[in-house]
Amino acid sequence: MTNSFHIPQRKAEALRSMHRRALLPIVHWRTRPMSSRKEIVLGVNVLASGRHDAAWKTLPDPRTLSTDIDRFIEIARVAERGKLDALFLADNVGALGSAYPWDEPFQRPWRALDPIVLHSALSQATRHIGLVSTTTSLFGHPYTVARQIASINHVSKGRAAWNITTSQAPAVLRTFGLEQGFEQEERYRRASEFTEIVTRLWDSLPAEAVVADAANHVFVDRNRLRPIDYKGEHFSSSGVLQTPTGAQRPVIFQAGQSAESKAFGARYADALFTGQRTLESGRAFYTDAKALARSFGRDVSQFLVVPGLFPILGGTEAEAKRRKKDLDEQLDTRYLLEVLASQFELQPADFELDKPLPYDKIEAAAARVPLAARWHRQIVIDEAKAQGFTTRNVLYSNLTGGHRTVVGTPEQVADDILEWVDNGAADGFNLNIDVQTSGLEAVADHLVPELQKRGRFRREYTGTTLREHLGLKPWVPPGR
Ligand SMILES: Cc1cc2nc3c(=O)[nH]c(=O)nc-3n(C[C@H](O)[C@H](O)[C@H](O)COP(=O)(O)O)c2cc1C
Repeated sequence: MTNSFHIPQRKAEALRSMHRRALLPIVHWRTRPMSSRKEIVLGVNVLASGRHDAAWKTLPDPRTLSTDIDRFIEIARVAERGKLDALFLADNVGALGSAYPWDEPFQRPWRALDPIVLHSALSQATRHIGLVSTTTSLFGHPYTVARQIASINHVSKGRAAWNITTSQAPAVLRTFGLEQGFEQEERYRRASEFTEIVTRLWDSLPAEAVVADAANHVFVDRNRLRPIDYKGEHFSSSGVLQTPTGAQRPVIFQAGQSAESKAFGARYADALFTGQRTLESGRAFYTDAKALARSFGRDVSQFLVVPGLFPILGGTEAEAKRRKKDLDEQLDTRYLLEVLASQFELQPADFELDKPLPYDKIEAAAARVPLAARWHRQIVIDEAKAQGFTTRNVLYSNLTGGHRTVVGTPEQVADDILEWVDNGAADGFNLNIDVQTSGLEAVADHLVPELQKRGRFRREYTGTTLREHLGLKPWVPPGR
């Protein structure tokens, strides 16, 4: 395949050495007084090269990164050194069958490995950190997911979580042999049935049913099983999961943005992974999500909201800005414009780089934007308007790539994080790392200590399960 990102060898070398020289050492740390406020949640959204789309251009031998287990182990160990709550593996099913040339695998190391298989390996290379695996709740059969997640929960000794997604991008649908997706309400009804089956199956083989009673020749006591008998419109299942739940049920994350997604997550999830980019929208989402959880009779302290965040760190603000600029210079403006145009169902020619977004054309094309992509479209519009961005500003502010970017010193990024947490917009963040592993090292060795100094992040893991790291109460199975 022709690679529009080809960078001459000399430039690549120069970049690598820039990385070694200027990006890696982070200096000039300052201290701040400690606070006694509550501890926050910090996960890391794992991508082999890093979140910045040009990260791979600064790394040696990027071709094999997507499948390099040693690389993932290295990342996991740095994250654990930083005492982070969890490694988060997103997924992008069918991406190589996408018709869009700008889809992830065509422009950067992509999510090639199955999250559950990869986490199984990582569970043996780490001891504490949580392992969040993303799988769909729309396709396949819930029994398979229930078993896989319950299995990895055993293999990792209680560190597993299932991140529920409801993505139905065209490539995903084609992969699963479907011509078209589900309307929003039906989509979440389907996801609810899927989740009901998974969670009921998790409770179907309680630990106490495994009696191993040699005198009476009984291993599993049938009378203590809780077989399910679920008949839904989309999914059905009867019987018992062959994997016991063990001491603790896996944690449930859910990733989404819409009102339906929020209601679904407030019902089923322990934590929501979201993508708000302004404090105001973050607060609105947080308040709504917690109110919904309360309306389902839940204790909202047991229900977390964790937006994504993309910090770019430097020892000084100027250093952080330079780090971003050096990386941004390796991006392809044409490509970014194609991505942006596609998000609005427009053509690159509809945009002028140094003018505001073409809001009239964007509005006229609104109905053509697929349902599942509308939340992101709205985020781009809202932020571009609020910040007075030109098209070029939008392209280089990671708006096309998703999560909110903060560029600065650990102290500034810590301020930003705590501003959100203390203003009721987040319980913590899922961090996107610009370049692996230097960006994650900056988090572990400088951002985390800054948060620790303020009394807002653990100094050591105090529990062994992900549930404990997140401050979630032990799961009590029904009937106990
Ligand atoms: C923060 C965030 C992370 C997501 N991660 C994934 C992912 O890893 N894989 C996936 O297929 N979909 C992912 N999604 C897509 C959602 O599951 C869902 O399809 C999308 O948000 C559109 O649905 P909604 O409008 O109801 O929120 C993510 C969404 C959000 C907001």
